[in-house]
Amino acid sequence: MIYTILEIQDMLREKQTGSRFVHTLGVQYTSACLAMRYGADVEKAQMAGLLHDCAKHMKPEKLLEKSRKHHLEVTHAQERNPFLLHGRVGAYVARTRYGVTDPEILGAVEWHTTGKPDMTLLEKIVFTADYIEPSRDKAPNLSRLRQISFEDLDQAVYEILAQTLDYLKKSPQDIDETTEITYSYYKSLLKRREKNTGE
Ligand SMILES: Nc1ncnc2c1ncn2[C@@H]1O[C@H](COP(=O)(O)OP(=O)(O)O)[C@@H](O)[C@H]1O
Repeated sequence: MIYTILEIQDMLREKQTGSRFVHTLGVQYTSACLAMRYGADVEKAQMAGLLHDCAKHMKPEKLLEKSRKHHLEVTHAQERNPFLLHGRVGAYVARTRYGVTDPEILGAVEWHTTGKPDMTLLEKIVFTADYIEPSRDKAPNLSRLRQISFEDLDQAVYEILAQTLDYLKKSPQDIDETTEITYSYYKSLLKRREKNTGE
């Protein structure tokens, strides 16, 4: 790692508005707590949580331009709704600007918005922390979801995906299908698990 967590915090403070920066720190610390609970690397979780929105301040045109320039994949949904690219461009910026080479951290930054099937532990941690961190207050059943996140991470991931898709129902044209695919994946995973353990 070229920079320490404190140094990256200072760099991001310059780029992000007050509430965005509070959210960033919330995701950093919540990722650390989940890492402690599930036995992931706490330092990596903090770094991934801290950097998850490092490209969020970029305008849609800039996200598209950077993606094209650096040959990052752009799906149809992302072309229609370039905000969805902030994870992928974020992973690129984390590598080139903030000197992160660890693929686990980069993956957690890349997939934090849509999730993806069969996420790594760190990816699930940042995906969940983004939704439950202390300054979030819009999602329904947040206190229950926060509790579940510390009891059963796959269940939490599934419920977050379900709530996100339900919220996006009103503007279906904006949905990135990766979230739908991920939702189906975790739904079957939980069903299989239930069958095997009789839970
Ligand atoms: N598959 C999707 N398609 C379109 N929008 C999505 C999708 N998944 C999440 N969103 C929207 O993205 C927003 C959250 O963005 P996210 O990257 O998770 O958080 P942040 O960048 O603020 O930390 C929410 O408004 C949510 O509705």
